[in-house]
Amino acid sequence: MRTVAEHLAGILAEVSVLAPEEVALPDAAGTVLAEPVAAPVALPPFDNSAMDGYAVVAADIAGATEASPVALPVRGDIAAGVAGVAEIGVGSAARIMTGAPLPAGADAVVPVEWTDGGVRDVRVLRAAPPGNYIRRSGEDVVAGQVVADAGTRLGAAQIGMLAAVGRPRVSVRRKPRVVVLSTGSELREPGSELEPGQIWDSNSFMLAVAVDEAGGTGRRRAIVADDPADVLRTLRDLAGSVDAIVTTGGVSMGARDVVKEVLTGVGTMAFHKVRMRPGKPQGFGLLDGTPVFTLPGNPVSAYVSFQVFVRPALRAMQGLPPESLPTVSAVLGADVRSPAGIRHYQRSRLSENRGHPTVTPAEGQGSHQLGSLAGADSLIVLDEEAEAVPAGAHVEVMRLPS
Ligand SMILES: Nc1nc2c(c(=O)[nH]1)N[C@H]1C(S)=C(S)[C@@H](COP(=O)(O)OP(=O)(O)OC[C@H]3O[C@@H](n4cnc5c(N)ncnc54)[C@H](O)[C@@H]3O)O[C@H]1N2
Ligand code: MOO
Repeated sequence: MRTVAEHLAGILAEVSVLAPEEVALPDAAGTVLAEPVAAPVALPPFDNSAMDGYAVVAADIAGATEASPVALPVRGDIAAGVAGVAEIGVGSAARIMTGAPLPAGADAVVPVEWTDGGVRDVRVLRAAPPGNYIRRSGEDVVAGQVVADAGTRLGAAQIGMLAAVGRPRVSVRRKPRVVVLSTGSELREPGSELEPGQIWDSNSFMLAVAVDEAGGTGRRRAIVADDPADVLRTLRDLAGSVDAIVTTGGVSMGARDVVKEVLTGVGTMAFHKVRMRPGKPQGFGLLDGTPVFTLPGNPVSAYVSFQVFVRPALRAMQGLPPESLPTVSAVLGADVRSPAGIRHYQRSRLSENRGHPTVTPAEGQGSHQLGSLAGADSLIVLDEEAEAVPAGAHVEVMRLPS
């Protein structure tokens, strides 16, 4: 038997980071940057107005009040993106719009609300200090500054930043393309009639979404029956054309556990019992260079195995730290028990109790009980040493994606 840490280390030793590819910016969403990106110019590139109003010389309006406004001639308009008044002199103003370049000579902007809104002449009703409502060149990003490092996952804000520094294309590691397939002759497509002994396939639907949640692209493949030749042919056909394959079922001790039967010794495939619950029977290896994760068939075992082993591996393939889901420390809301020597993942729900996270284990902890997983928002992680943990103790809790 292997520990969870040993099995994960074995997997991570075999998976490789994907090669970088250059993609157009819109196609980079959700990928991971493979190069540091620096700003070729400062942002903002020029001093500009933060308000619609008037560019003025602060000293000219130092005495302005509602009772005693200061009148200034307006030299013209400056709109964002349009060449307008380039310069104002002492004793004059220019009407300016938000984002428009500050004219030379001006050192403050008064918003239109502080004036009478005049077009030829403006009466300023309030004084403004030098620098008022001016956005200085470089106060967001200085020229040459790295705005996104290699290893950054590109979400909306990061893609916006790359566009703001003028990048049309970037070098990224793509989302790993993962095919998920369920094995089992008892499985039927949801929507079809069930004969006695049959069930609807849930694992492949569930794990294809888990792949997406982990930053990959999950694609479900039709159910494969427990036929050794079919299973091997299907996997061989897929290997080499995708970044990873995830299967469920057929890896324990049954007379028809065909995944284990046909893959043992193929490529680098190897099967192990791992000291964890749920998720004891595990297989992993490279088939024609493609990582293949053979997870147990019980739905909760498959789900937990995915989060503990597949998610970190998919992250490693993108050049990210090979982490599982984030954890928090929480106060146990009930006594829990765990078998000695086994890492136990218990479905649970987190709540706040006077500002402290509290965690309550779910009723059903059987590895077939998908209902309690679907109702859970977290997994209590009870380490190998834990046996009886009383209510009130602090435990580590893995937050499930929401
Ligand atoms: N004698 C032993 N029996 C079992 C052991 C053991 O050590 N000795 N381990 C148990 C544990 S723990 C697990 S986990 C399961 C894993 O079994 P398999 O990976 O071989 O999976 P199957 O036998 O194919 O299926 C198990 C269970 O899950 C249901 N299933 C499978 N695929 C799906 C799917 N896609 N959607 C929904 N449900 C699925 C299947 O019908 C079975 O009920 O083995 C134990 N046995
Ligand atoms: O490993 Mo099994 O997952 O405990 O039911």
